[in-house]
Parts: sequence; C-alpha cells; structure tokens
Amino acid sequence: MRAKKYIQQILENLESKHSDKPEFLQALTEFFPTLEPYIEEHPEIEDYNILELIAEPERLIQFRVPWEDDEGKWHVNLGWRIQFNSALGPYKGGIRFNPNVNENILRFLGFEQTFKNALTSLPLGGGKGGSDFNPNGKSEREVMRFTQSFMSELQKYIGPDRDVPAGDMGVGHREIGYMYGQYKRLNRPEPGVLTGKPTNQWGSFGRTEATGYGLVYFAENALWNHNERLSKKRVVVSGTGNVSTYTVEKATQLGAKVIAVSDSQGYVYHEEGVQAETLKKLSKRGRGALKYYTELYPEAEYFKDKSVWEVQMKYDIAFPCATQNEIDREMALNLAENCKIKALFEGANMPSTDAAIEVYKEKNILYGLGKAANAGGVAVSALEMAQNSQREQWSIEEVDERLQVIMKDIYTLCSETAKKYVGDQDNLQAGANIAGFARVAEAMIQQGLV
Ligand SMILES: NC(=O)C1=CN([C@@H]2O[C@H](COP(=O)(O)OP(=O)(O)OC[C@H]3O[C@@H](n4cnc5c(N)ncnc54)[C@H](O)[C@@H]3O)[C@@H](O)[C@H]2O)C=CC1
Ligand SMILES: O=C(O)CCC(=O)C(=O)O
Repeated sequence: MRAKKYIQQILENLESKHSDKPEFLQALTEFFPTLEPYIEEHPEIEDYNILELIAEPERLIQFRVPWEDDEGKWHVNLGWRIQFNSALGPYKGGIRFNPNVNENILRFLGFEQTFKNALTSLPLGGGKGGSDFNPNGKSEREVMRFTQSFMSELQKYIGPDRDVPAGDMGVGHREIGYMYGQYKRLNRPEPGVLTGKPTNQWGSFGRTEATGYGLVYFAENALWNHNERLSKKRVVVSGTGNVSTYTVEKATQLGAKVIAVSDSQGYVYHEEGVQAETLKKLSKRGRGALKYYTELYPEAEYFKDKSVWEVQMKYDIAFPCATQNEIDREMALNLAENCKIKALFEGANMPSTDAAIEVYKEKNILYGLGKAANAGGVAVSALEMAQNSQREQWSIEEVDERLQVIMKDIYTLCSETAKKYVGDQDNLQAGANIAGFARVAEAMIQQGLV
C-alpha cells in the first residue's frame, strides 16, 4: 500500500513536470507500477526518493548540426545525446536518425536503455542520442557530410570509458563508419568509442545480427519453458530493417515460417514464407522497397498503407520489430481474437501501447517486453567493447555462443524475479522491470545517490 502511494505520487509529479513528453511518460507509466512489490520490500527506495532521481537523465546535451546538400544549400538539424544513468558503467545506447526524433523520444529510449543494459549483467550505463535528420532520399555524400558534422559536436562528450554510442533506426554500418572516421580525425584512434563498427574496423562479428538473433533466442527460451519450440510455428515480423531481417533469418533457421513482414508503407503476406535473403536484396533498392516484393514472388500479396497487425490470418507468434507504439489496443485485440497468437516478443523499443499490454495480459498471451527481449544488440556491443580494449577480434561462433548464454540468462532472471515478486514466472514484464531496476537502484545507493 505504502509503495503504491509513493509510485502514484511520483508519477503525478512527473506527469505535470513532463506533460509535453507523451512517450517518455508512457515509458514511466509502463515501468513504475510494476515495481510495487519490490519497493514494498525495499523501503530505502522511498527513503532516498530513487524513483524521482532515476526518472531524470544525468545530463541532456543538445546541439545544432549544420550540413551542406549536393546543391550547395545549407541546412540545420538538431542533435542530442542523453546521458541517462552511469551507475553500472559508461553511458551506452544507440543513435537514431529520424525526423520524429526529439527530446521526448530520446528520454523514453534512454530511460528504457538503462534497465535493458542492466539486465545484460554487463558493465553498462544507459544513454541514447540522435537527430531529427531524415536520411530518406539523401545521397551518400549528404549522409556523410551530415554524419561528420553530427560527430564534430558529439565527440566532445563521448569516450571509451565515458559514453559509447552505437546505431539505432536510420544508423547502420555506413553511418557508424563515418562517425568513427570523424572521431579519429578530431581525437585519436580509439576503436572502443563506438560499437556496431564494420568488422574490418574493429567491429564485432555478429553485432549486425545480434538484436534479431537475440530476440529469437529469448523467445525460444520462453517457449522451451512451456514445452514448445519455434519449429513449425507461423510467425509475423513487423519492419524490414536491421532487427526484423535478422529476426526473420534466425526464426527461419529454427524452423519457423514467417508469413508476413512490413515497412512504413505497407506489408507483404507470403504463405510460402518470407526469407531474410529476399529482404537483404530488397534493402539495396532503398527505403520502402517492400512494394517490389511481388516482382520476385508473384504469388505473394502486397498491401499498401496497411499495418501488418491488421492481418486476420491465424498464426502463433508476433515479433514487432519496427518502431514505438506500432500496436494499439485494437490491434492487440485482433492479435488475440482473430490471429489467436500465443506469444509476442518485442524487437522494437516500446512497440506496444499500455492498452495493448493490458490486452496481452487479459488474453494470456506470453509477453516478452523489449527491455529484455531485444537486449541482444547492446549485449554484443558490450562484447565489442571488451574485444576493442583487449585488441582482439572473436569469431562469429564465439560471439554467437556468448549471445545465446546471455539471452538465456536474461530470460531466467526475468522469469525467476517474476516468480519471486508476483508469483507468476510468465509475468516477464514485471520480472524484467524489477530485475533491471534493482540492479541500477542498488548501485546508485552504493555510490551515494549519484
Ligand atoms: N538496431 C539495434 O541494434 C536495435 C534496435 N532496436 C529497436 O528496434 C527497432 C527497429 O530498429 P532497426 O531495425 O535498427 O531500425 P531500421 O532503421 O534498420 O529499421 C526500421 C524498420 O521499421 C520500419 N518502420 C519505421 N517506421 C515505421 C512505421 N511507422 N510503421 C511501420 N514500419 C515502420 C522501417 O520501414 C524499417 O523497415 C527500433 O525500435 C529500435 O530502437 C532495439 C534494440 C537494438
Ligand atoms: O548497441 C548499443 O549500444 C545500443 C543498442 C540500442 O540502441 C538499443 O538497445 O535500443
């Protein structure tokens, strides 16, 4: 009761303080109420007012990013780095280039990253960054000039033991390569300052695949616990980007059939099964290339301007891997009542609204929330940091083996924590939130509330 009142009071304070930041508030309202049984058992959380402290980033850096287009016209975008929490290690988290990036989006991402990173048990704090730059339709040279300008400012605030960015939406090998080059030009060669680097530049083998593969390993562990396997399951994956492509690849390798995928312009339904190789081939044709899928497979169907979560076909498992809030209550009801899915594992960050999560619970859908299920990417980033500091490069087999162990351990931690605090090993949402929070909060208290 005491804990519930404390949580409510803090949420009210934060709602009035941040009323202009809906996604950030959503991340807080998804998280704090699940901590009640832990806070009930740990009065020091309220004594030190940890909730209010943990909700605010340690530092929020905003800067301007001037860049010149191919016609010689100058533009200015905004850039940010949110250094959210360093209790467990250097700030760590991706950089997102997308026109909808703003302080609100980056606060939600940085907040979630802090607890996700804690679940990996690796020495990582939480951070996030990005820009409202839209890479769509930009030439290679424009992306290079923009990215160099972005790094010219960002480099003042990062370092291998201080803050280590990586990729996220709109930022892949190409952009990380340009960022590393610019960092090196302005400082010195320090490969550990960024992760997700190309493998010929001290990148880790397996980082590109890690979030998608890790998501599938997490799912496979959760299914094993119910005497189920991915093999022969019908699966739907949203997105066709990095996380989606490697989710499709690993799920297919484990015997599942991916019957639909999407991008921001529509979705494809292909009863014979979507292959990752096809998505890789299409990605070379630029963004929105899913519309060309039926040129390769005339028996498939393409639905323009439709969400893949509107599919009414029966299938077993959903993997949302595109973006935040892609599944609302109505779509969740469709997943439960028409598609009759048994499980949903989040590759994207916060792809489900709070109302959608309520539906998963009401309808007994096994729910693996993003903080736990998509932690494989950042975990392999931590392995990349370790390789960089040892001046080593491990084989893909070694990295993949470690990733499998990490995802199994994350699943076990979530499910055991859930059993301990809410008496339900399948409440992976409570398990992940409590386990991640406990690690960060304990370290903050040990360090004198910094
Ligand atoms: N790249 C990584 O290692 C990690 C990424 N994530 C999260 O996974 C999600 C996807 O990230 P990436 O695959 O890296 O990005 P990406 O840029 O490679 O791919 C994003 C995909 O989402 C689709 N998409 C974007 N907006 C959409 C919308 N409104 N509706 C439907 N589809 C939409 C795009 O068409 C694209 O296929 C994001 O939420 C990201 O934060 C989470 C953990 C690690
Ligand atoms: O690899 C990283 O450092 C960050 C990955 C990321 O941005 C995420 O987990 O959402």
